[in-house]
Amino acid sequence: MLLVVAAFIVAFVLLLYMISPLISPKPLKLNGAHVVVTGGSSGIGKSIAMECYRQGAFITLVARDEEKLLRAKKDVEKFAINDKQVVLCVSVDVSSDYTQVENVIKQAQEKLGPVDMLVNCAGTALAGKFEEMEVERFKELMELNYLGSVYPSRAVITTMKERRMGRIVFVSSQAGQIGLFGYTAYSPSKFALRGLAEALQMEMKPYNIYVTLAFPPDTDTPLLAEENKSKPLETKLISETSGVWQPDQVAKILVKDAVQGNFSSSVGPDGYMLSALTCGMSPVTSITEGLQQIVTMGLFRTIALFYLGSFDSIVRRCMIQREQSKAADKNE
Ligand SMILES: NC(=O)C1=CN([C@@H]2O[C@H](COP(=O)(O)OP(=O)(O)OC[C@H]3O[C@@H](n4cnc5c(N)ncnc54)[C@H](OP(=O)(O)O)[C@@H]3O)[C@@H](O)[C@H]2O)C=CC1
Ligand SMILES: CCCCCCCCCCCCCCCC(=O)[C@@H](N)CO
Repeated sequence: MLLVVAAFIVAFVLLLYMISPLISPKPLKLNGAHVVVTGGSSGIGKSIAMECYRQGAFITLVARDEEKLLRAKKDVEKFAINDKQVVLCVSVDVSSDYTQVENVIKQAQEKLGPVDMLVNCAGTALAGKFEEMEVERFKELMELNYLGSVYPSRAVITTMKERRMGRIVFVSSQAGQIGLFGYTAYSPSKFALRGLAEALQMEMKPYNIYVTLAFPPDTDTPLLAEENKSKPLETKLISETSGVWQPDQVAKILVKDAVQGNFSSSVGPDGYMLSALTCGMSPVTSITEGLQQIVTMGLFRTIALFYLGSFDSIVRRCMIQREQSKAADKNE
């Protein structure tokens, strides 16, 4: 008898342990909320600002170029749903000096109230072969993509903790889930965000602050156009696997996930598989998500082996082609 009771207690405690991380957070109300978007003057960031504005938020756009900021402000304002809404522009480099970042966030909070949601979207990409990439670039990408997300987050977190509410979004990339040919400098700067997001989420959960880590695929923005000018053929062919998406599609999904407090945010079927496969020890935010990961992991790993095989064969084919054209050039 005693044994049965003990077994029940143990089973109950185990169940509690399994269920407790699965309790979904309460959604954030965007109507009237203050959303800060770094990198909000272009591409994905601008679409995120538009999407939040469309849902009634007050927006602070953060980027360096003031003219671009003003143009983006006009574009965002088209999506107003009431006449109280405001778009504020702040020009600052998010990656160079923490005190500067802290000051502009303070100013934004004085004007539009405490930050309810911070979206760290300022970032850049560079593709190229490891040995051809200037060593300085490794540092630059780490500074902008990683430290440029640490600084704004650090500047908003104290107030969020005091208010016991908030959302912090990090915009990583599918190239932050898998290391790809041509992204030896870029991928690590996006992988770093995952470590930050996981550690920060564990610290912030008791304060009702939820972290979202977004993994967009190739998205049709000025950055992608710029990157494509010098992208190795291998990188282009491999990235094509998950297609090119529109910034407003990516923004809609990201904002929905952030509002719900989901830890991971992915786009498209490849994005979904990649996130389930690489979930590791990252937090779960719903029972369905946890169950899906458990059930699909083996299957997705099997599919992944085929993908990896095809990526290897792309790399091999490109190498052979290059050598052949080099040999042909010599013979001429
Ligand atoms: N496009 C894509 O295919 C994908 C993009 N991503 C990621 O999404 C994010 C946005 O990309 P995307 O919209 O394409 O890029 P864009 O180049 O279109 O926009 C980048 C934004 O960041 C701002 N920014 C750049 N550097 C700084 C800085 N030092 N300080 C403050 N703001 C800065 C830019 O303004 P300004 O230059 O005036 O400062 C601009 O507003 C990046 O982090 C990127 O890595 C992820 C996956 C795919
Ligand atoms: C079950 C396993 C499924 C595996 C699917 C694998 C798909 C890999 C595609 C990688 C695409 C990388 C896009 C990078 C975008 C980016 O960050 C830059 N464009 C920034 O400008």
